[in-house]
Amino acid sequence: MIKVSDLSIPTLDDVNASNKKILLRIDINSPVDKKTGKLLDDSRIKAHAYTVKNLLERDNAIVILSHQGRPGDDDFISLQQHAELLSKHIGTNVEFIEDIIGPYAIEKVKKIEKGQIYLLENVRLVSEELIEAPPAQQAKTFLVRKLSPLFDIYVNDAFAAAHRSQPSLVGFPIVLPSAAGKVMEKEVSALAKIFNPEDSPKIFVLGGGKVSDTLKIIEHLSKNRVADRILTGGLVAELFAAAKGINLGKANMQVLESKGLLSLIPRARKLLLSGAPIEIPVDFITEKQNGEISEEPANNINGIIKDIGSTTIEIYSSFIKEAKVITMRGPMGIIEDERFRNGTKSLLKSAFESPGYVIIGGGHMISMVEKGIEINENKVHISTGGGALLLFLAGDKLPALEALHLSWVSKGGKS
Ligand SMILES: Nc1ncnc2c1ncn2[C@@H]1O[C@H](COP(=O)(O)OP(=O)(O)O)[C@@H](O)[C@H]1O
Ligand SMILES: O=C(OP(=O)(O)O)[C@H](O)COP(=O)(O)O
Repeated sequence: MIKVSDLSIPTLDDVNASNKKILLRIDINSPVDKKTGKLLDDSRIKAHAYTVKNLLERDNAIVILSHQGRPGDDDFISLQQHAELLSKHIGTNVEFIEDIIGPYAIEKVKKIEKGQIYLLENVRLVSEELIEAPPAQQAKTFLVRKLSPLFDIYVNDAFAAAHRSQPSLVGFPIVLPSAAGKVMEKEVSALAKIFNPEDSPKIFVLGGGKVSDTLKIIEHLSKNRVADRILTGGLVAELFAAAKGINLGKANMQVLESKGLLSLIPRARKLLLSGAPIEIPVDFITEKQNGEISEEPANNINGIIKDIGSTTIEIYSSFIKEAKVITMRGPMGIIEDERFRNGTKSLLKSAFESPGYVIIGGGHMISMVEKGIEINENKVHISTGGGALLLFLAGDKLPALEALHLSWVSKGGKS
């Protein structure tokens, strides 16, 4: 059992997850090369392999659910590659089932035997999965009603998606005995322990492209007075620069407009005017139409912004070196292109060299932690979560954790 504020979260030992038919929700949503469609990183796949191996050792039959990307985005692809990588990291075959709630998947699941592992297709192909709603409502979806009768136990290991109140994350605990998987257990236990409200200054380095999510997170961090300073990068920085009235140039404003982000400017401006401790870059690395790459000051931008500049790196690094806790999520630049990784790499280096405790989160961000780099576990926590990590640290109750608590209490467990 894990206690998180007033929630009691059951673990595998609390539901006797042995010799059963297990439905396992993991989050192996990974960075994808936009040109080739190939996975760029398998950190999350490797992390969840540990939970699958643990369930295998308990003589279970395991059917895995996960998502990849969002419909309409370049990284919304099949989970076929993920099955191959899971097989590699687990050391046994994970059979990819190119179906989710159709007759083929149902028949295969009915026949599964202990020791066998299936990975169903990208769960976001089921339209219901894109709708967020309370657990009781999600329990009535086709996804939950079609799959739940086939299983004994539901295990939620998807910490990185725990902030989504979607059917595959909050619906099953209403109808099945449920528990947190090993990744979920480790993340929640570790973060609850290391994130001491007294530790200060706490610095958040927030970049990436999920601007709407990150704006909500910054509103929560600011309201709960969790962050002493918020250093922005990526598209998040561009939103706040525009909100501050900086002229980013027509091309960059068109980028923000094409992603539907201009409507967020008033909320960003309100945060700035409220005195939220938000820093924006003073210079950027840009690329012009003719392919010329240059470093430009924020008040004289001519190219398309691709990364943060050297003066910003210097200033941000000085703040990082003074911090007691540094939390980093979302890259500073378009890291799929190796020419625009310097900002992210430089700030990661500053964080690892600083005396503070470092928490790294987000699928793209953890892919930037150099493979083989010596991580001092006493001062670095590599989280599988990004948005989920930040909302948890901001003091939010994550819907997936609340659903597990509900499942435990409703089946007579002591809260
Ligand atoms: N200046 C920028 N302009 C456009 N996209 C950016 C920029 N900086 C970063 N990105 C994009 O942000 C994406 C990662 O964002 P996000 O998913 O929020 O990070 P994480 O997976 O670490 O949580 C990457 O695909 C990257 O190309
Ligand atoms: O990658 C994820 O979040 P992250 O980008 O905050 O790390 C999770 O898989 C959630 O994905 P979503 O933000 O498309 O729901």
